[in-house]
Amino acid sequence: MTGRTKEEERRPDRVAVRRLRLAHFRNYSGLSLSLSPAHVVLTGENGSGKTNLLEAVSFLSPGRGLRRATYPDVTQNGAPDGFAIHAALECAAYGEVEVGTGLAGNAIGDTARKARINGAQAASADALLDYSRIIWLAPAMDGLFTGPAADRRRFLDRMVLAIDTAHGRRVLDYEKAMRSRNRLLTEERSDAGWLDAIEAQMAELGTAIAAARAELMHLITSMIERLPQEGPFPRSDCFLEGALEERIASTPAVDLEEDFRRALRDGRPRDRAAGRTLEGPHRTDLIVRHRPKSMPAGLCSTGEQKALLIGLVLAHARLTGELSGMAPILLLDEIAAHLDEGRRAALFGIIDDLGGQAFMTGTDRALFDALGDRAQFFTVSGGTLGAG
Ligand SMILES: Nc1ncnc2c1ncn2[C@@H]1O[C@H](COP(=O)(O)OP(=O)(O)OP(=O)(O)O)[C@@H](O)[C@H]1O
Repeated sequence: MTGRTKEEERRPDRVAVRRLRLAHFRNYSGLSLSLSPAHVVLTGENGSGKTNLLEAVSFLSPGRGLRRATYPDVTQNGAPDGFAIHAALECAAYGEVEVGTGLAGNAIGDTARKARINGAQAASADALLDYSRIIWLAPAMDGLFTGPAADRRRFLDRMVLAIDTAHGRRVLDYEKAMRSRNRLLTEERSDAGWLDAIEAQMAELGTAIAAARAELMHLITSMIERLPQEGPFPRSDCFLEGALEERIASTPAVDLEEDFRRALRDGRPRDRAAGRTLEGPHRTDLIVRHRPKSMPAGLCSTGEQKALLIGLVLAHARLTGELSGMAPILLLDEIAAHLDEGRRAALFGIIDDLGGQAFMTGTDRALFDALGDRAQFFTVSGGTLGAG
C-alpha cells in the first residue's frame, strides 16, 4: 500500500530546476542561481535579461529554444569560447540530476550543441528529454496562426515530442534527405540509384513523421474534449492539412510508405522543374479553429488568438505530463500582462494544477502578487538577479 489516492497516483511528478548556472549566455557573463521547487517570477525593465533567462532554460531541451536563435547569437558578444548552461534538476522519479549544454568555440549548426548528463556526454541533446519536458509560450509565437505554415509545423513537431522523443531527430533527418534529393535533381545526370535510396529513406521517415503527428492530433483533441467547456481560455479544434496525414486517417490499410516512395519517384520531372520536392510531410499545415466562435484562428482578434494559443499550449502541457509522467516546466514569457485579473488568476490556478514549475516574466511585479509563497521572486537588471 502506498497510501496514495488514485488521483495522486496519476499526477505527474514535478520536475524542478534547483540550481542554474550560466556562462557567456546572451547578457549573462556568469550567473549562479539557487531555486526552491516553487514557481519563478522574473520582473525587471525592458532589456534587462528576463527572456534571456527563460531562453537559457529552454535550452535544457533539444532544438533551438524559445527564440529559435542561432548558437552564435546566444553566445555573449565577444565571448570566444561559446556558452554553457548547467542545471540541477530534481524529480521524485530520479532524485537529482545535473544536466548541461553548451557550445564550444565556433561550432555552428543544429547538431553542434552538446548535452551532458551527470558529467557524461550524451549521444545527443534528445537525451535531455528523459529528465524534463519544457514547454514555452513567448511573444514571438503571437503570429503563429497568421504566419508561415513552417512555424505551425515546428510548433506541431514540438508537441509530438510528448509522444515520441525521437520525432525531432526524424524530422531533421527527413529534411536532410530532402535537401540531398533536391540537389541531386538539379544535377544534369543524376544518379538514379542514389535517388532511389534517398527517396526510400524519405518515404520511411516521412511516413513515421506523419503517423506520429496524426497520433498527437488524436490525443490533443481528446485532451481538449476533457477540458471544461467554459474555461478561461477558449477550446480549439485542430486538424492537419497534409496528404500523408489525411491518408493515414482515411485509408489506414494502404501501404503508405510504398505509396509515398512511388509518388516521389513519379514526381521527379515535376520536382526537377520546380527545383524542390513538392509533396511530403514538409508541406503539412496545422489548422486551428476557435471552437466557440467557429472561426479559423487566423481570423480572430489578436487577444482571441492569444487566448486560443494559451489554451492549446496548456492542453499540450497536460497531455505531456500524463504521457511522460513528468509535469512539464513551463516558460511563460510576458503572458500575465496580457490577461485581465480573472484570467490571470485562472492561469495561476491551472499551472498549479498542472503540477510543474513555471517560470514567468513581466515588467510589473504586482501582476504576480496573487501567487504569494507559491513563487519565488527575482528582479532582473543588466544580466544579474536580485531578490524581488
Ligand atoms: N549575444 C548577446 N550578448 C550580449 N547581450 C545580448 C546578446 N543577445 C542579446 N543581448 C542583450 O540582452 C538584452 C535583452 O534581454 P531580454 O530579451 O532577456 O530582455 P527582457 O528583460 O526580456 O526585455 P523585454 O521586457 O523588453 O522583453 C538586450 O539588452 C540585448 O542587447
